[in-house]
Amino acid sequence: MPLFCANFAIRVPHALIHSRRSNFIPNHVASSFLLFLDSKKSIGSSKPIVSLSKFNQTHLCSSTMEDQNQLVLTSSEPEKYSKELEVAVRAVQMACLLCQRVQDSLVSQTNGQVQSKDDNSPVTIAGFTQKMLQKEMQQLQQNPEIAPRFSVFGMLSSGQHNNWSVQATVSWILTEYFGSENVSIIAEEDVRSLSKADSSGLLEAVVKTVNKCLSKAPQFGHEGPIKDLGTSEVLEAISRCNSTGGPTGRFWVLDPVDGTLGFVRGDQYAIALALIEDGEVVLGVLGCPNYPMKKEWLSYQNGYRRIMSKLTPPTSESWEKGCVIYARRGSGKAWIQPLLSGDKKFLWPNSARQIQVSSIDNPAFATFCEPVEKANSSHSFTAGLAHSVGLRNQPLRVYSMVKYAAIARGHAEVFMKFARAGYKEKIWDHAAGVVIIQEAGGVVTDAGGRPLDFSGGTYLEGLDRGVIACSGAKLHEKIIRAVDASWNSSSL
Ligand SMILES: Nc1ncnc2c1ncn2[C@@H]1O[C@H](COP(=O)(O)OS(=O)(=O)O)[C@@H](OP(=O)(O)O)[C@H]1O
Ligand SMILES: [Mg+2]
Repeated sequence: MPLFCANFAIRVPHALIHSRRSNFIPNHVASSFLLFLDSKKSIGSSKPIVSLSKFNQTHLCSSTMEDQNQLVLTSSEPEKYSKELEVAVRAVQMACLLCQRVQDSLVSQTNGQVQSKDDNSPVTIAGFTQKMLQKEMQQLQQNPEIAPRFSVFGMLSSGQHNNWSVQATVSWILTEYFGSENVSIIAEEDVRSLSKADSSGLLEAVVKTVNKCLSKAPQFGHEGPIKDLGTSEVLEAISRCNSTGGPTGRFWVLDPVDGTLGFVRGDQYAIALALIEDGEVVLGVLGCPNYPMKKEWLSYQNGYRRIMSKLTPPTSESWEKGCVIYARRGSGKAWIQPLLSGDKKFLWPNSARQIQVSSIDNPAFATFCEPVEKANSSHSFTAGLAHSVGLRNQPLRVYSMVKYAAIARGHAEVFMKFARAGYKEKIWDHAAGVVIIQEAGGVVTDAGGRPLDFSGGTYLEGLDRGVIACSGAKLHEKIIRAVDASWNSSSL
């Protein structure tokens, strides 16, 4: 008898499996009772492989017949949100693939050069600031057909095209799996400008990218659309992300590409998906397609990192670059898995291994992360804090929620962010990262030591001064005290 089901376990007849496959048993009923135990993997391990999803219906049948794996009916509930987590991870894996393709073509096309339309002088991508990007993105969103001032051989529209494509893909997958009546999503991208009649060129490109990505769905264990999605279906998938969040109910939070500047620069960015229930983040998934295989490379610029990775052959093909990190609230565990490579098939949990925050609690050996752009967080204030608590290492400046990933993986100990007065942090820029760090053993609060509040709609309402994430309570306490001591004399 499987170790997992100590109470009572009954072998499920093949007929039942076939009923589920033919949808005679409603998904939610079958999901509550069917546990598929891969006996080879689960015996001797405390974590049985629990596979409940529509993704695995085919796999479930074939494994049953070919491998004689044990299938059991059990009275115990499956772990809460395990189905949602699995679907979310698969969706983020697919989104990573999509982004990698777009970024690769973007980087090879631009070759690091941005052409300024004002005077035709070349601007390097590295010289293209967050402010310029936001201004140009805004213009592009308002009217995608007007060529932006900085023509980057499509750099900006590629960034925007990519954001919309990821949002459409993830929204389509979640809705397909859970049903539109059960899926509510709050996400960064607005569909209005894309649906304007005059943006048909961009819309066509988005539809093409989404279909290309969804055609790979079977590789990820999911049934893709029977035929390619049309423009109206893609627009619908994007516009469905119209939740406003709030204190009650369940909604997904999606940042299709966090760190768009990093993305267009060929550098770090993240795809962030979280599920919030009654104001609490219950699961988080972070796709980090460019997370380097060596942690030291996180601090290198992308061009250098690319050269290094070409010169250093990877030890394992599948762990070469990029990862998906995820956690479920209350599990006390956070996981990392490699991105799917080549034609491999995604089999949950895809070689996932557990990660933990760093055990370093002496500031002298700790590293702190912060935004690359000083417009996003005061570098001078954090430098003062670092000095006063004795953090001696150079700050690790990395785009996007990859900073949260770095703490959860134990590659850095502290993340500090102090935005200018008046800036309101958005929930999609933090939700997934917060739960992952907490489950990996870390602490995340505002600068007043209070938990971040995800119940107030789009923004982290009531955030006290800034965000502080640490690998442990000792470092956290020191930083909170240092903020209090220096806040009044700061210009923030
Ligand atoms: N203070 C402030 N002002 C304006 N915009 C801000 C600020 N802080 C964060 N952001 C938005 O958050 C995303 C990236 O932020 P990061 O904190 O990772 O900064 S950085 O990319 O490392 O510089 C990025 O959003 P997206 O890339 O659109 O997801 C930024 O637009
Ligand atoms: Mg963001």
